[in-house]
Amino acid sequence: MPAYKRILLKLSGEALMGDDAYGINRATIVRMVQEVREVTQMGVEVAVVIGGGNIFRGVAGGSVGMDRATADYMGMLATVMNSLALADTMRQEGMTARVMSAIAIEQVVEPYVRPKALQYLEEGKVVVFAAGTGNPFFTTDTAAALRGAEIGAEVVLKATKVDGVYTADPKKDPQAKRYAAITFDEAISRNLQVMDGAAFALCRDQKLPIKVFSIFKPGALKRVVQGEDEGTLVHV
Ligand SMILES: Nc1ncnc2c1ncn2[C@@H]1O[C@H](COP(=O)(O)OP(=O)(O)O)[C@@H](O)[C@H]1O
Ligand SMILES: O=c1ccn([C@@H]2O[C@H](COP(=O)(O)OP(=O)(O)O)[C@@H](O)[C@H]2O)c(=O)[nH]1
Repeated sequence: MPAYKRILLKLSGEALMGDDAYGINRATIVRMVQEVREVTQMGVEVAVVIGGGNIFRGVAGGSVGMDRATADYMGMLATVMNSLALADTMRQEGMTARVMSAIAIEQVVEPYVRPKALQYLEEGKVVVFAAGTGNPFFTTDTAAALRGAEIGAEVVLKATKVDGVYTADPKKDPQAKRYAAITFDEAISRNLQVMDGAAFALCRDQKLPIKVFSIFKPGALKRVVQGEDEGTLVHV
């Protein structure tokens, strides 16, 4: 039995590179989609927000000295590309997905319209929210928190490069220990930077829990959805 009826899944854009230097690694995206499919087959309604670090990092060199807002719009466009790739891979794997963009690009992707998104979810379609929040100075983590709150998701699942929230950045501090659970206030006061402050604050205010877990660990998503001990739960 799944522990949740509706989830907002945040997938790291950077993780899409797999072992490549940038872009979308085919085997990686297929594996991610197959894991999402397992969860939809359990009857869980799934909305997805995907980052853009895999593409944007590839062009970031050219963005040095660039106006921040312009660079951020490029980042948002990168998430649109990832969203289209993700939805198309879902189609190839026999799922039905719809991409909705926070920025109007009408020939390419339909705009985000909340009631329509809710309808798709009720129909069992996977909804991929593209272009983040549509605003510069934000991240796709904040988009995940925002859309998660809007669609009434029970939890935001952050699938990332680390397998949970640690006492310090585990990539820099080998002594860092993983929390099984932590409150929002504690995570904020300890300045644990696994998600940005805006995303954290929004989830805390809306009492929307976040589960942080590894995107690389096979079966982790399913375990999280089944309510098993996996990753770190951030709660009120
Ligand atoms: N206290 C912490 N616990 C876990 N990860 C942390 C912590 N502090 C910093 N990090 C870093 O946060 C990164 C994950 O966040 P982020 O850059 O938002 O990834 P993405 O958006 O690609 O999923 C990890 O790679 C990790 O190195
Ligand atoms: O609401 C948003 C979401 C994203 N971005 C931009 O898009 C980039 C890609 O998203 P993110 O870094 O969150 O992706 P990930 O780390 O998951 O690869 C960000 O760095 C921002 O520049 C933005 O400006 N507003």
